[in-house]
Amino acid sequence: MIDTDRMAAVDENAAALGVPRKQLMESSGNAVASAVQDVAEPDARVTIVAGRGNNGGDAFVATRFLDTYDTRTLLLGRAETVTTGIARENWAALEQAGYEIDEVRDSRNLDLGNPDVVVDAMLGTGITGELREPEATAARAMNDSDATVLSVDVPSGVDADTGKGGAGAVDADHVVTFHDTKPGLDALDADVRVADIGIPRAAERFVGPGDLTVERDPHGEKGDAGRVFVVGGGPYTGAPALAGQAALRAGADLAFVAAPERVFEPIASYAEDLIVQPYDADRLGPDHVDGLVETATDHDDVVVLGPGLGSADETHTAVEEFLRQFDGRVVVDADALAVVPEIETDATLVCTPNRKELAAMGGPDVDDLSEHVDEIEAFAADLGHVVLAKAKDDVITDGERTRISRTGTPGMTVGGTGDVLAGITAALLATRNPFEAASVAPYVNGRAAEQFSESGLLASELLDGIPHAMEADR
Ligand SMILES: NC(=O)C1=CN([C@@H]2O[C@H](COP(=O)(O)OP(=O)(O)OC[C@H]3O[C@@H](n4cnc5c(N)ncnc54)[C@H](O)[C@@H]3O)[C@@H](O)[C@H]2O)[C@H](O)CC1
Ligand SMILES: [K+]
Repeated sequence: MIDTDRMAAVDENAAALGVPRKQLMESSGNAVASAVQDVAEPDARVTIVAGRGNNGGDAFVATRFLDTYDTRTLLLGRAETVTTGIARENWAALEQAGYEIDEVRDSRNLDLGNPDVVVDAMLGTGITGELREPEATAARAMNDSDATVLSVDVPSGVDADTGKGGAGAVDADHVVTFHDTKPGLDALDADVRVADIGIPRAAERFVGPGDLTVERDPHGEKGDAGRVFVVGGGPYTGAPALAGQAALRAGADLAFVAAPERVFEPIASYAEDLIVQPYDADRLGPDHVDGLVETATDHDDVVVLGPGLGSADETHTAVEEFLRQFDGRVVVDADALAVVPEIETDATLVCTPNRKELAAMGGPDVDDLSEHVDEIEAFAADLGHVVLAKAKDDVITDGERTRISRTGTPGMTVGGTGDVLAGITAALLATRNPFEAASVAPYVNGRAAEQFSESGLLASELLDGIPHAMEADR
């Protein structure tokens, strides 16, 4: 099962791996033709009704594979209004090769003929709202005809994610969908087949540019992109400052750092963009927890728990207490990680251990994490939280799904890059689900590093690289 956002991401990842969409369209069209061949007698009349997007493009390709039938292909609209280059190219190929094709410029002139099979390639995943004209008239004609109706990807008018369709949606007998089935096809009273269109497994497995493109709400009010609240510092000062700044660079609206009074000055002096809130102590202890939980809860903050906290007993106890009380979203890093296997929490956690921390938590103790994904996945399933295990190839898993992020440079072994990652993860967690946030963050962090020379990389340099690294088509 795959939803349309993820499908679009995987499609873009495939293109980045060298398998562009036009190639996938060739496979889709071929699969459509095979599905037609399965339901059509050798002398059947086939009418293909194509829309102006890539759903129509799939059908233009299919036309070339249906030479032996009595096939007509109708385009709803003028060829100049076809919305994508690849669909237009496939239409032009039909024109040049002399296929029987027609542009339907006015829905009143639509005539399906008397076909045995109608291919519905009007609209796929690009639909918004109810069918408009001329598609609405064409859908009515298909539903009224005696022909077998075969829909491409999804019956036109039906939302592939929800299965909802307006009254005028196409009532398909058969659906041929691509790569994986879609949530909205489940409840349909149609025969659904899934066609493999040659998307490499790597396009799903490895985080790629397509994963960056999940849209942030463009109308978001200040605050919608999230407040990140870093609970860190004590023995160390740089770590929480890096995490907070990274969160800002990755799109958080505000970043707060709660830190012991003793280290307030240095942390506040690192960056004027950070808001630092001191508590009266040398290090985090149980007394501070109620106040921190209250702040984070009141503001629906995404918390980063761990950077620079140190491993004092009272701090360990405070982290336990924090996770017991808090029920929001938390990125758990560094010394705070050791607490996670010991406690029950209602919070949503993304845990970001390096190799050593993973082993200390009870996960596999291995050098190359990407060779041990099954063990890490099983560990995450046991833990009940998303794990982002950091290494040359980062492994991200929620216990059921696993992805690998391969970006980065050898220079990233320098101190502080993990703190930057924790901040990026928190910012992304404000607008994405935990598994997506944990998958995209190391990809961005690694891409940020790739903009600098490997030798002598500083974690603070990564901060400057983050915004550019988050652009899909840089
Ligand atoms: N990896 C993949 O996802 C692949 C998908 N393929 C096929 O491509 C379509 C999706 O194509 P897209 O161009 O994004 O959208 P559509 O063809 O569905 O439609 C866009 C088109 O429709 C107009 N429109 C939108 N809503 C309405 C409406 N309610 N009424 C009328 N017209 C509407 C809009 O303006 C656009 O012009 C996918 O389903 C697959 O079939 C690839 O071929 C293979 C890879
Ligand atoms: K369709």
